[in-house]
Amino acid sequence: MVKVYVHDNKSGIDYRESHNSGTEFSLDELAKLGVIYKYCATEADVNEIAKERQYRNRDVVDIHQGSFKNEADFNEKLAMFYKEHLHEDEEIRYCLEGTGYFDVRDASTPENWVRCRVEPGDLLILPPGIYHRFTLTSTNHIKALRLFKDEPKWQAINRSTQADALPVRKHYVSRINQY
Ligand SMILES: CSCCC(=O)/C(O)=C/O
Ligand SMILES: [Fe+2]
Repeated sequence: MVKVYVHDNKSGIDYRESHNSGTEFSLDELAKLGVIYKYCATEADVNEIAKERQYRNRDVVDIHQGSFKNEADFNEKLAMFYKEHLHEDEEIRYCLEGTGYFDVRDASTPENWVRCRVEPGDLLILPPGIYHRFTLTSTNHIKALRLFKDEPKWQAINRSTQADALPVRKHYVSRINQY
């Protein structure tokens, strides 16, 4: 079951450590950021969500050091996922094996990250336009299903003033401010 809390914002410690500030964050608060959590005991539950939301495609990513040519490529991939970014599409991820951290920006205290630690059975839906990042935990392994409406693609837009001005970002911010 997912564990959600405010990140301690401490740099200088490996980002795969837990960084738990001790402040919990509820699933209702998470929903106010537009992030939906579901526990799916089986892939049949995931299939239901995919059907409801009209997702026709998926792939599996298995992220651990052995799935890369060398340590440098592994570290480069982790650094890429950990860069604060948004997507123009919704991001749906379902944890099959291992563990990972999805950090999302808290709209009311924008300097804060809300850390979601996922484990097998956890499914997260991140809305388009939310700033977020991803990392492994210190076990260094996750196998996850990624759902796509159409062809599998991963297009991240890193945080910048240009990204702030995108319609998808503005739409997200105005939606969140309505709560
Ligand atoms: C565990 S899925 C890999 C990370 C990813 O797809 C993503 O978009 C992170 O933000
Ligand atoms: Fe992402």
